[in-house]
Amino acid sequence: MDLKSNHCSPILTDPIPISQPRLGIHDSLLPYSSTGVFSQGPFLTISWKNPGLLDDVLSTSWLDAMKSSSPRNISKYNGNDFSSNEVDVVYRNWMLKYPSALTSIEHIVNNTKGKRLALFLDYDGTLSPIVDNPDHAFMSNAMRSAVRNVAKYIPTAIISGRSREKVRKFVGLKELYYAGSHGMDIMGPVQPPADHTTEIKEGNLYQPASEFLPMINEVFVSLVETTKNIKGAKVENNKFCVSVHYRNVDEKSWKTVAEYVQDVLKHYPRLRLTHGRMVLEIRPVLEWDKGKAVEFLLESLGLSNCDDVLPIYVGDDRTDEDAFKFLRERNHGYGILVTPAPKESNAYYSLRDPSEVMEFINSLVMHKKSVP
Ligand SMILES: O=P(O)(O)OC[C@H]1O[C@H](O[C@H]2O[C@H](CO)[C@@H](O)[C@H](O)[C@H]2O)[C@H](O)[C@@H](O)[C@@H]1O
Repeated sequence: MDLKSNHCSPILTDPIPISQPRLGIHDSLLPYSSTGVFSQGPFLTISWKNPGLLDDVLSTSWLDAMKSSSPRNISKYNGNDFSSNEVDVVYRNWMLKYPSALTSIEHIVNNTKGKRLALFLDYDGTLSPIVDNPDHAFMSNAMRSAVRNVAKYIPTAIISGRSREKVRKFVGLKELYYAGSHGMDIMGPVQPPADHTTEIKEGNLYQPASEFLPMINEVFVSLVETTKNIKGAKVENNKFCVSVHYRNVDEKSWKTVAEYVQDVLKHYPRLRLTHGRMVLEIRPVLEWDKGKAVEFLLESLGLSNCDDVLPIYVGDDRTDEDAFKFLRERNHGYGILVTPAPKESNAYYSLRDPSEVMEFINSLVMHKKSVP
């Protein structure tokens, strides 16, 4: 499988117009200038991220990006401010474009007729609620049992920004496939099991960014050191990427966090910066993301045929947009955005929060039970 030649565009687009100001960003923080391509493993050709494109953090003001990444800002949409009474109206209007996956369940399952489903789930903000301490982002037992149930009927994978080991520990289910580090660490199947009721044997490990491991570790150590005096800052080692959390940092010090990250990154032109929910994420400049991980897993599971497979991807964050985009560009399956606030997305449907995600998963199970 040569991902470059597939239907999925190799170019990561930036939702923020490039004409927006880039405040004081050192040139060396721009994506790596090599146009080189390297191959790894029997299937994949991976290219470096296109040097002409900018990451979201680099293409807008640091502080604006940091502020807008907060789900607390639910009163802002398309640059307008809304009172809390108006928020609900705005959300309901927004749902005309991104209907609820719950109220659309009939439509979704009708489209699955004669097709096999594949389910991809993000972790933080999708299966577990967003909490202040990333080490305490536990999913509920009810959610765990919903996910366990659905995996009996539908091949199910977790695709997370966290390290694969960590997210697997949080989820605690052997019946699933796991991709960590935004898809850069995938445990693919040895052979897809005949049914999905059995424990999945640890299969082929796919780590397209393995050569970056020492560099990521260096950056992790360096950022732990430089941010240690910023109250509330937390640096998380996600194996092939590093997360710098500022959720618990006083807003007055957000700029300092951004500057420290920028200072460290100046020394690593082969790393790039993206932005999650109150987190700055440092990762290799590879053209590899959650969309590519979905494609890889569909291929390894023997589910890449668009005619008889319907993938569903549920996620809440900007990094999940890569997966939504992959599905939309292939006109294949559905992206479902989890958000309590209106935002533009490549998803087709929406859900408000993890409790609605659980309801949706349970509805899929009910459907599978009634129509085997
Ligand atoms: O791809 P995901 O599974 O959604 O992981 C993305 C990041 O999630 C975690 O951070 C986010 O959730 C935390 C716990 O609720 C929250 O405190 C933080 O503000 C959020 O950004 C995780 O800690 C990161 O490493 C992941 O990259």
